[in-house]
Amino acid sequence: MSGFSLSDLERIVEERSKASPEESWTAKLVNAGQPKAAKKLGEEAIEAVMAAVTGDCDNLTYEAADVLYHLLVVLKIAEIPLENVMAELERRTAQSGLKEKANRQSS
Ligand SMILES: N=c1c2ncn([C@@H]3O[C@H](COP(=O)(O)OP(=O)(O)OP(=O)(O)O)[C@@H](O)[C@H]3O)c2ncn1[C@@H]1O[C@H](COP(=O)(O)O)[C@@H](O)[C@H]1O
Repeated sequence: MSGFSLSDLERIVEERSKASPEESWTAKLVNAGQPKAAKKLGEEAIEAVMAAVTGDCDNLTYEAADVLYHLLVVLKIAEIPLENVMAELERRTAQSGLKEKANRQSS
């Protein structure tokens, strides 16, 4: 199993965001701004959806990596630490997704 984590990738994104846009895709996206970075995230998400729907597991693995990386770039631009997203996910472990949806719909 890989010991590489999303936190490791978040650190790389932070570091590379300060590099020259000529040398770094991360820096290029960060410099281009959120509309461009978010659009790229959307494109990668659609590619992942297509791989999932067609049952192309190798491609889904590849596209999922693209999605996670581009999501971290979008979070970096929005100045949202991955830790905040993980805290939200941890908060959600307190109840099932179906119960949460039912509670929202009855309020
Ligand atoms: N994980 C990634 C990563 N995933 C995808 N990409 C880049 O995202 C870009 C996506 O652009 P495209 O849509 O044109 O690529 P594509 O989807 O393969 O192309 P199509 O098939 O859609 O045409 C490509 O340049 C990929 O190389 C990434 N670029 C960087 N990283 C990480 O960030 C680090 C720093 O990278 P730089 O910032 O480029 O130094 C790297 O060492 C990696 O750890």
